[in-house]
Amino acid sequence: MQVITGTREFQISEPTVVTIGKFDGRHKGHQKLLRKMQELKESMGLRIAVFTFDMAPMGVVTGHPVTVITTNEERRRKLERMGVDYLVEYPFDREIAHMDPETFVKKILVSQMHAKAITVGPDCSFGYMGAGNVELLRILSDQCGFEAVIIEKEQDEHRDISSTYVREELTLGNIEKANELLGEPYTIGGTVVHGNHLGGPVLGFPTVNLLPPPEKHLPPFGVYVTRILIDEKEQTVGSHQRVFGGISNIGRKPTISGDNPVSVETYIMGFDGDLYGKQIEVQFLNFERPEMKFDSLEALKERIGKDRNYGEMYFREHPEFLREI
Ligand SMILES: Cc1cc2nc3c(=O)[nH]c(=O)nc-3n(C[C@H](O)[C@H](O)[C@H](O)COP(=O)(O)O)c2cc1C
Ligand SMILES: Nc1ncnc2c1ncn2[C@@H]1O[C@H](COP(=O)(O)OP(=O)(O)OP(=O)(O)O)[C@@H](O)[C@H]1O
Repeated sequence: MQVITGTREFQISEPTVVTIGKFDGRHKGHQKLLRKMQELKESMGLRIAVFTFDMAPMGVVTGHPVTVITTNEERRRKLERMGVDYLVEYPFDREIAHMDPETFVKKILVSQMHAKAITVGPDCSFGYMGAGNVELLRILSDQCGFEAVIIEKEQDEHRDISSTYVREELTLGNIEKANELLGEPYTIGGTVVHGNHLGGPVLGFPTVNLLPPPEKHLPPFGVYVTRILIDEKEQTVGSHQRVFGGISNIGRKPTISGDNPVSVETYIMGFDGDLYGKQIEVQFLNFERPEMKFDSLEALKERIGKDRNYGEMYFREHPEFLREI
């Protein structure tokens, strides 16, 4: 996948099927849309191109903080895995926010992205004040020589699946529901960093620490059963991911004094090795309990022992989560 980022000046030379949107989380609705694009890729001989905005600066421009299910980097990985050939992360600024919808389609989608088909959901909006809609796309499709392909929205219990819906369920702590809407587990990925080095030596539970970026939309602080994917580069057969069961705490570790940053601390079951500086993904499967302030490290240690038992029981009941993927 070619990522075109941080620039307005680009040109895709191959003819494409294009879609537009935020694709935060790459939920089941997005997956349906991307599958349709794969069909069009094959039947019309096109490449798949996604137009989206660089998410991080959106909060700066709109003036209120925006949290996301997937960071730019996580979204890239997920779109690449679904066969996207070109990903345009267009800089979000006043100029693009004020562009009229017709100019947006003609200049960016048709000229720069070489769109021969444009695939969107029926509520898609684009251009200044979101004034562009599927009606305009249909009109422009004749003038500009592209096919407008509108797909029905994927629903869950009579509600359209959307990133907003997923974020709501995450905020409520309904991790299983969020995962159902996402079509895969909610994930926090990142590079393993050093913590206070209390986990192994003092508590008897070595942990790996991730620091989610401030824009990452988090479920409530607490302890979750997780599945950990560890990138393994193999010299001859490319890279693959090892799968482990785990038990993770999201929060600020109130038992440990000091102004601790929000972290994701994971005890990986059956893993013994050094992961500092390595890329891992922590996938959230089940909520166990809220994060608590304990009177002593001894009490915390005892509780983490119970958390581990809870995790082990969960994986005995759901062995499918430990299969290699
Ligand atoms: C399964 C699990 C549950 C945890 N629960 C809590 C908790 O309820 N309260 C808390 O203050 N810290 C909790 N922690 C975080 C520990 O305080 C932290 O892992 C420990 O201090 C080691 O941190 P370090 O890696 O920075 O040394 C939990 C950690 C794990 C792995
Ligand atoms: N449930 C769905 N089924 C099919 N297509 C969808 C679905 N949800 C969104 N899409 C389409 O995917 C594209 C990207 O949508 P986008 O990510 O911008 O919005 P969203 O998922 O509806 O989230 P939000 O809550 O932010 O509006 C759009 O064309 C949209 O119509």
